Amino acid sequence: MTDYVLRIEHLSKSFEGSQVFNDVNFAVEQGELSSIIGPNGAGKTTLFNLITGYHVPDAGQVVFRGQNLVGLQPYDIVRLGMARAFQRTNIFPRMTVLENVVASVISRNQGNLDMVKPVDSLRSVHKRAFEILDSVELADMAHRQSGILAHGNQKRLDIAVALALEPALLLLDEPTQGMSPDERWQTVNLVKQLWEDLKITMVFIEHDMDIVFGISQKVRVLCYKSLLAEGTPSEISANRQVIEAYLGEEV
Ligand SMILES: Nc1ncnc2c1ncn2[C@@H]1O[C@H](COP(=O)(O)OP(=O)(O)OP(=O)(O)O)[C@@H](O)[C@H]1O
Repeated sequence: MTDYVLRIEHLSKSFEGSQVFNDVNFAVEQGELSSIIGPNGAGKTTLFNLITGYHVPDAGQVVFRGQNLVGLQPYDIVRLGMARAFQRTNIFPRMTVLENVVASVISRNQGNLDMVKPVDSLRSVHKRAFEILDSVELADMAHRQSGILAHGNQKRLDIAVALALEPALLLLDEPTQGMSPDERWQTVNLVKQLWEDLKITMVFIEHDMDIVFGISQKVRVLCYKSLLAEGTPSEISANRQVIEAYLGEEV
C-alpha cells in the first residue's frame, strides 16, 4: 500500500472574495522529491502557507502523517515534523551562521538541554549544528554574521535551519530564487544530494523548468484555481493542457 506523508483534500481558499483555489486534491508519497509549478499568482506560495498553518483554508483538509493540520499554528506543525525554507529567508541576520543553526537544533530538542551536564549537552548541540552546516557546505562560514552572507549562502542557511528540525517533510519555496545560473545548479545539486542522503520527503516550488524537469520525480501544476495536472517530468512536459496554459511550445 502506498504510504502518503501529506494529503491535500478538497482545499479551497479565497482572499477578499477572490478565489485562489477551488477543491485542490493531491497526495505526496513518503520519500518523494516533487515540485509545484504554475504561473505567477497561481497560488503556489499560498498552498505552502495553507500547509504550514500560516493561512486557514475556507474548506478542505491538510492531512500530515494521518493528522488534519487545519486550525493548528505554524509552530505546532513544525513540532509534528514539517519544516519550510522560505522564498525570503527566515534567518536571524544579527546572529552568526552557527547560532542560527544551534537555535534550530535546540528548538528541535524542545529546549531540553541536559541540565546535569550542560557543557556536554551544548557540545553535542554544536557538533550537530556543524554536521548540518557541513551538509550544506557552510561550515567554514560558521562564525560569520548571517545578515552579511551572500544571498545564495543565506538561502543555504535557511535550508540548514530547516534541516536542523529533522523534518519528515521539507517544503522549499523557490530555493534558487535570485541566484546566478551557476549558483542555482550548485544549490539544486545540493538539495538533491540532501534528499538522497537524508531520505526526507521534499516538495519545492520552482520557476526554472530545467531544474524542475531535471530533479523532480513528480511535478504538480497549479493553474486555473486548481491542480491542472500531475505526473512525471516527461508526462508533464508532453501534457497538451499544461503546454497551452503554462509551458508554451518550446519545452
Ligand atoms: N495574504 C493575502 N491577502 C490577499 N491576497 C493574497 C494573499 N496572499 C496571496 N494573495 C493572492 O493570492 C494569489 C496567489 O498568490 P501566491 O503568492 O500564492 O501565488 P504564486 O503562485 O506563489 O505566485 P509567484 O509565482 O509570483 O510567487 C495572488 O493573486 C495573490 O495576490
